[in-house]
Amino acid sequence: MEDDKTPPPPQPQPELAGEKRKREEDGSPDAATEDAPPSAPSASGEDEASGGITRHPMWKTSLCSYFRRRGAGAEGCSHGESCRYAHTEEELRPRPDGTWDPTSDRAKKLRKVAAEDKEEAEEEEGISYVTAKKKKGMTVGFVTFGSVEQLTNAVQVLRENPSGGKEIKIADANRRSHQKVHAAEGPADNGTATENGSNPATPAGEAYAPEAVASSKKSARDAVTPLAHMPYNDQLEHKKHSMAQILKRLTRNARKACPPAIPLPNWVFKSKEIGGLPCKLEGILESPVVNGYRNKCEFSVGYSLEGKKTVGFMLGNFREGVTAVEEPVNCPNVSEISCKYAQMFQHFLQSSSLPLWSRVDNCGFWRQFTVREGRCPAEVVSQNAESQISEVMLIVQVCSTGVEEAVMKEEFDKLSTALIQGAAICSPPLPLTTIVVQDHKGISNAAPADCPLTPLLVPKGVQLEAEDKTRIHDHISNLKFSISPTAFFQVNTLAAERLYTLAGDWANLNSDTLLFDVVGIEMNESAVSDAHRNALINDIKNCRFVCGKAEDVVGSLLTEYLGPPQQHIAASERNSGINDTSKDEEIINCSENDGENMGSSTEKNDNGETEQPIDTSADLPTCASDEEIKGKSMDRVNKEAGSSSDEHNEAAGEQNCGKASLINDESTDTTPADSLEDGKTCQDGSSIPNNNALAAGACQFKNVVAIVDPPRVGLHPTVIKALRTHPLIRRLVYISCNPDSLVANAIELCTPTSEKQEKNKGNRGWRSMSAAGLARQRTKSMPNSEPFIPKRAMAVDLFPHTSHCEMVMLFER
Ligand SMILES: C[S@@+](CC[C@H](N)C(=O)[O-])C[C@H]1O[C@@H](n2cnc3c(N)ncnc32)[C@H](O)[C@@H]1O
Repeated sequence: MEDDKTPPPPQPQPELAGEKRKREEDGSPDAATEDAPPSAPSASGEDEASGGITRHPMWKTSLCSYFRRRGAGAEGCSHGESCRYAHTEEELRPRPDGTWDPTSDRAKKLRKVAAEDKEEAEEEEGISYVTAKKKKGMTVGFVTFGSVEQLTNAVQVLRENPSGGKEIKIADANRRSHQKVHAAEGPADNGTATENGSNPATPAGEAYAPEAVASSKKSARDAVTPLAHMPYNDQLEHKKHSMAQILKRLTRNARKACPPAIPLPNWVFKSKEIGGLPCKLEGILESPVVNGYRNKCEFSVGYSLEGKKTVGFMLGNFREGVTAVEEPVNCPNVSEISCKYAQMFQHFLQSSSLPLWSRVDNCGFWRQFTVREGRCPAEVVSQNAESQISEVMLIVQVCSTGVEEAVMKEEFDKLSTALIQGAAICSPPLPLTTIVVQDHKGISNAAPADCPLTPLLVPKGVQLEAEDKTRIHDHISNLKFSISPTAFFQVNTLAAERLYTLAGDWANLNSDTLLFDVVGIEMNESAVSDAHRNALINDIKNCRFVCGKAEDVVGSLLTEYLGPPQQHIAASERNSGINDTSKDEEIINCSENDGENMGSSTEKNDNGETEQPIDTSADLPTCASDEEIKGKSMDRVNKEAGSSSDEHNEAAGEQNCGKASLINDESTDTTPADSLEDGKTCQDGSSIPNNNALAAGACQFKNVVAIVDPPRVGLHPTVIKALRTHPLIRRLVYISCNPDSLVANAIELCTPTSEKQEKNKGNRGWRSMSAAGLARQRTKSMPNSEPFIPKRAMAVDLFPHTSHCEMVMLFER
């Protein structure tokens, strides 16, 4: 693309001008007559040689700088009438080449006319646009179009008539970086079927994203399921290999972060025997169903490369400037049912009077279309997962700003008719349980959990409470789950069953343990209310759900159930013969031993690892950013001796109940943290004391197991610290949808700490640090506490055909 700005011609140089004036005043003809055009008219109509003086060819062809500065005249110019520069616009003469001083009104007017002519000419050629920008020296320019038509025409014309014979490459432009993309939805947390989860962007109204001309991916299939070209076994191998590579970072970083005076943990030494892994990676559990497995697809609404209103997946990342949306054709992770509903909605949009949402301009009406499916209990797992889909919830996200109530109602009526009829005429008819409208007026695509929801279609025949009108049901193992529109539910139900069974097994709910209580922490209110309902449906009575941010409540809950960490430290000190010394003194004692001999304040635990006294006095690491402070969901399982193996199953089931119902999109991190409220506490009266008594009696439980299943950002530093510094938590099962954050958290959990912590530096410089680097830094201020030991890891493929993978890891101490 050519630069459309004419570079300003060189301005008269004062020194040079002065010099020439001198020569003119000297009457030296040589210089003044050089290259004089034969017939250049004078501004005044005088002859060039009037008065016997030959004028300079540039005589009065530039405005005097005094005139330019003051605008009105050139009063300050000492040369007066004899000045070779024009003192008024009228006095100005054209240059020998016929052009005018570019700063003059005349030149400006001429430029304007030329631009209009150019625009007209381009329009005649078929190209019109709103703005065209190109930076000097860059081979790339940016063109903004006012409408879909303008864009498509321009592309066509440029392709058919290359500029000056040169082909112009047309590609997506990058958007402004501050325009936040729809929370890059981790596959586990959001259920979008896109790889990156970004959402559509189109200009206001019917206008079309100017940059949506090309994209990084060729098709929705490539964008959403980049591994689909590989046989499933190869995909599993590929994922297992990358999980192993990520796990090795834990060993490397723990080695690096281990304080020089402290011996490296055994597991770091032993890692050499297993290729640098921190523990055995036991394999990868495959998904029982490989195709059409997603029970939730968030379809983007936008324009295709051809400019058609489309419901499907974006071809790339909005941050990278890609906004084109393509139909979910051949995306093997999407069910036929979801595809059909997407098509129906797309068909409806073609004739809708309301515009698509533009993420560029943050306006428009139709924003997103989500299909959630519920399955009936499966006797046998069949590869035809579709046959088990018995309930469907459709969520239409809109932005009602500026749209009249009556217009909206009319559109919604038409839409529900289209969807109901569309479902009915399919063969076999598609299940359709509820249609919900979510009115989201915010800029970000991630709607907050409290966005108003209006049911358009409710299940027939039963008298339902308001909140029951917008639910579907699914099953994991022998448990039934009621799912509300915004609540998280693992998107691959059958693989989730394997995941949670594994987590339950690793929590070691064996014959000498009794699962007596499950506490679930979840910040999303509707997920907590689902959890209560699910406990009720499944007749589970020994669980408690706490609504709040884990980082805000985990400390007090641990104290409530287990007593404060200090109490146990003091007890272990008494047992090991330490007198009533202050923590500081202990630290000094330890440092006096200089790590060689930890003396009486340390002891070997069951695993032969050195236990160290805990100093909880250090400041908590502060949060690096909002991203950083997104916390986690935590289920705690306490155990005591004496259960049967049936109890294990029940225990695993209870975790599932707690976990799968304690669910929501991670984007809900704006929920007020102070909304801590205890859920219903159901105690099994005969064997379980009330909560207060539990706290008092907690010390008798030697093994306390924590199960964590955080969102993609991983655990909040406060939660990591609480888990690490409470000596009664002996086992930690970490379920992760993002192995990178798992490894970062594991560095903090497993790296030995020095007796004396560094003062927390508030994560200075965190922006430029890797997650592992930041974790290493945080270990320096971790209170002196017994580190966890990585024991086993297993990958679980919940997302066939994509590069995402879940991982379960067991830590003990
Ligand atoms: C990966 S999901 C796991 C949910 C549940 N364990 C399950 O399997 O269904 C992560 C959950 O953490 C919740 N969450 C995110 N940040 C949180 C925080 N700071 N405190 C408590 N819960 C949080 C989200 O709402 C989401 O439900």
